Amino acid sequence: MRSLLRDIPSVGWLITALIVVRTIVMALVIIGLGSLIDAPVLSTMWWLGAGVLIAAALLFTEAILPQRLRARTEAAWRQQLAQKNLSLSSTGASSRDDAQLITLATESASKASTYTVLFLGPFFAAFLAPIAVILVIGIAISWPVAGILSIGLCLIPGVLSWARSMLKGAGAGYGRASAQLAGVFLESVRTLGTTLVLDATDSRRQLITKKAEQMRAQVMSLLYRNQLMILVTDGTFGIATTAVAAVLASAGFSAGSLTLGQAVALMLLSRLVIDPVNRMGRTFYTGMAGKPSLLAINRALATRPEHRPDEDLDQAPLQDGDMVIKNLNISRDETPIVHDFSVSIPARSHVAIVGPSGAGKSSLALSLAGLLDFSGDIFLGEHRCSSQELRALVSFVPQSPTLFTGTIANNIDLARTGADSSMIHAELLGKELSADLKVGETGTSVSGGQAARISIARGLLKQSRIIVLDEATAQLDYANAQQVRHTAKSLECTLIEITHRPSEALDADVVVVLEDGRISAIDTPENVAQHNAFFQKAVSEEHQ
Ligand SMILES: Nc1ncnc2c1ncn2[C@@H]1O[C@H](COP(=O)(O)OP(=O)(O)OP(=O)(O)O)[C@@H](O)[C@H]1O
Repeated sequence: MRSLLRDIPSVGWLITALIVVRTIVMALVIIGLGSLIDAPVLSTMWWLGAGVLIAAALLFTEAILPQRLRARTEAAWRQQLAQKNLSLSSTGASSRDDAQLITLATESASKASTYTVLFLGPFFAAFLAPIAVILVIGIAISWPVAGILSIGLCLIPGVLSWARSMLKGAGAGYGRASAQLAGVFLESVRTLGTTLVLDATDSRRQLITKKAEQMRAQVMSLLYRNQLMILVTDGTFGIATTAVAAVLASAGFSAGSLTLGQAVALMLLSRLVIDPVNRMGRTFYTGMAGKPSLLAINRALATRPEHRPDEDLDQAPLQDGDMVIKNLNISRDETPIVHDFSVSIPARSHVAIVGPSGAGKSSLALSLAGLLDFSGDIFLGEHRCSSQELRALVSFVPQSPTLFTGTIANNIDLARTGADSSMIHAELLGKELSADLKVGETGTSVSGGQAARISIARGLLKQSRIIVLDEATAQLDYANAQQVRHTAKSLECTLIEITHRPSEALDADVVVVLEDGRISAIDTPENVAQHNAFFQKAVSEEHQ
């Protein structure tokens, strides 16, 4: 019960108050009706007419207002979730994360608003409105009768908490099944091209069917439990309360302790006592299904935003000087990948890191950019950098470019720093990719190489002292790749380049060969080409 009190928003209490007031007005109308049966007085008729009008107006408000309040609450959550999503880095988010977010902003927001506004408001009214009616019965008819009827009321909390515990697991199970289905569906849409090429549509279809079936089973389980709930609430409160009231009314009328009007009023009021409980019982399934959704939304909104490098740029001291890496060790999934990597990279030099596939080059690049945990030390000048500082100080350009919907200018200056991008734009993108050209999902399609150049331009515009290109030029021809290096060097930064093409490494000041996570050679390109077997083989393969 305490958690429900925490969940209900102020608009939920408004609905509770509306139902309680409307129930009291209807109870007074019924009492008036009873006194008219006993003695038809004109003034009572006027009061009765006014009461009916007020009750009708309250019923009308009750039919319209909750849906509007629910829609407003849902929209507010959507907005908060959207803002939260914008503050979280989207890079590296898995399809599962995306699906979760979509489920949260759509289905969960809708269910949670139904739960907090449409369900919790009437839920608390189901306790308070019957108490109000019993009080009206006590004041206007008889306190002993009110006392007997109130015994049934004491059962309400027990029945409701039983119903809650019964639906709790089912609601969470449904939420899980629904999120899994959304995840698989989204992943299938994203990978449609690959799925078609691999002729794997049947297995994807089977997977979606399986997940949809699991969700259907969860829905059926919820419906079954809800029907049981309706049976219990209608049975316990409906039939029992009406029967007790009928016995009390006829016994009281026969004994002369109740007038005919009071006996009729008592019968009608017994319906009013059970009405909120019955109505709540019928919406229990939809209502409680929103509780896990609310928890998920609260969890998502409480998630701390991922670290944003640009926020630190102002705080981190702008480090310059050589990059000295000492005893760097990197593990992935508890498997050691890079071992005791130590190297000193002079400021404004160009270092190429080459090596066979799986040697650990990308892992190393990610760690140097502060994007992957490592042990060991990375110094910039005299300063030993944390991962957080590296993220702020190093610009990392991945192999797969990501384009966002918007103009090329927006894409290059994603953080809206307002930095002058004209030189970078002219050198890397030229006239073919003008600043105001729209790209991304709703814009012009660009080639892989053009997307790579946009991504590199974005990395260079960050104006970091160190730029790490992780095979970022792999999709470019030699001339364009050369231009990238030329532009990067003109920015007077240290350039660390992971590459598979020895011809690109030949431009570097120093070549580091990484094999099995260890340095097997480190020297000028000419010397490495003379002495390192891997590099020699790569050069000859490239020339073939
Ligand atoms: N996300 C990951 N989680 C766990 N292990 C990973 C992950 N990415 C890569 N690895 C493992 O780390 C090892 C090194 O991979 P890495 O991508 O760093 O090598 P690489 O030299 O860049 O290879 P390539 O040239 O093929 O890109 C591999 O054994 C790989 O299986």
